[in-house]
Amino acid sequence: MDSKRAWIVWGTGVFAYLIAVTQRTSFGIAGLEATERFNATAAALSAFTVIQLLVYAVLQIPVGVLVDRFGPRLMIASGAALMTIGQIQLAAATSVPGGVVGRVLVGAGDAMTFISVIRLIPAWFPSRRVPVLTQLTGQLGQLGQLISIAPFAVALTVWGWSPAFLSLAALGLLACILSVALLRNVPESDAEPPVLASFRETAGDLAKAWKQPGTRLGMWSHFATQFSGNVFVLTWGYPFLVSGEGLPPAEASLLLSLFVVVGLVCGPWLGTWVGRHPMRRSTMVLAVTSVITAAWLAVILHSGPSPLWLLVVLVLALALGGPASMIGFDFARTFNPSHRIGTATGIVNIGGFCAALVTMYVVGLILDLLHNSGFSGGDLYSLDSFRIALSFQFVVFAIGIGAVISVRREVRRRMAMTGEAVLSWRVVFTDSRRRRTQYKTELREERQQRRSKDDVG
Ligand SMILES: N[C@@H](Cc1c[nH]cn1)C(=O)NCC(=O)O
Repeated sequence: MDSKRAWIVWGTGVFAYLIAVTQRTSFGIAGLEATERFNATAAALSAFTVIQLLVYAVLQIPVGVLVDRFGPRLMIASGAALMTIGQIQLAAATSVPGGVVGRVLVGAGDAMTFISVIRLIPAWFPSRRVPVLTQLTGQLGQLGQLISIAPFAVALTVWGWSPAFLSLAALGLLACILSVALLRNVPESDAEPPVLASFRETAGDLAKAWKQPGTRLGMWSHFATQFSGNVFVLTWGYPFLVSGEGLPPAEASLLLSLFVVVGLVCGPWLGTWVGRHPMRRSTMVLAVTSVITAAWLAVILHSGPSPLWLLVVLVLALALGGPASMIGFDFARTFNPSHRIGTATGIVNIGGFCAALVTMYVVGLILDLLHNSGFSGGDLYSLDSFRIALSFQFVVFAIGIGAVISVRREVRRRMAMTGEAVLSWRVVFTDSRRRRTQYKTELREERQQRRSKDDVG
């Protein structure tokens, strides 16, 4: 545990996830070229992303069950292979159905990656490291978006459609080869002959993971914190900033890149906090969700275009949602036995992606309705239309917050039955002050001992 080998396994897993995020986000960059190549309408184009995410969400539970059964190595390597085939298909496609088949394969391979990588961490590292490494995995993976924004976009302009998508396929192949060569499900010392569960046992495990309120608390936490950032980055953020708020495209792209960077900085901090205050994880989820809701309220209620600083605040708040959503996976891990973590993680991961899918679709629908009714004065992406359409998010925030509070009550009731009480904030603060004082005293004593040794020497 915690050996050089463990770091190699984790690094390979993170690389495979980063490449999966690149494959996931690559099509968003190719919108203009895709319109030309497939001679497609805006609705057909958005179908590419919606179908890809739908496949991703639908496959989460089957993939979670398969990870528990066959282990992460096979799943990560197969996922990378599927994404490679999908991008080759997209590179060759000249019609909308052909392109959609490519994106379906990419969505399926992507679905197999993240929860398998997360499953590797508790097998290879001591539990005190797991929250921070889980956070880091999520955040480092998001760097894959930057590969789409910069080198892939350049390749598309310079080399054209097929070579650019074939280069992504080559990255997928590299991830597949590295996964087969370097990944191991468990350290050799732990390796036990795999016991394959029967279909009945598998179904039983799925039911048990779902019945565990801690799993559902994870799913609703993921639901409440992640969807708004996904909607912003994957679909409506750019048109909202440029057409609605009137930002120059370069500033809008900069804000989208800021989203990735802020997540990267806050992730490890949040992971450490979660490790120190496991009993306050849902409070952090509620706090972050409230901050995102308040930021959207401020932007939507602002009369006329919002000042740049307010949009920066919005992006900072949205960026917090990524690291906070990882708390959902921590719930899955700590409330389920190790042989069921994959299944529980799959359930958690459905939350945010389903909320994002529905919101993306409904926001588009409202924008279309307002346009067709003449409200937007011929401008599909007018600021007033965006204000109304994006307000749908408040319904989703309310559902998420309500569900987290209600399931948390159930979790705490069960914990109380087993004698685990959630300490009051006063006790938590007093205890953390006591531990800080104790730490400082130990540090002072250590320094004094070293000084007196030096004096003797
Ligand atoms: N919570 C995300 C990952 C993340 C971390 N920061 C921003 N996003 C998640 O659910 N990931 C699953 C995946 O497949 O990407």
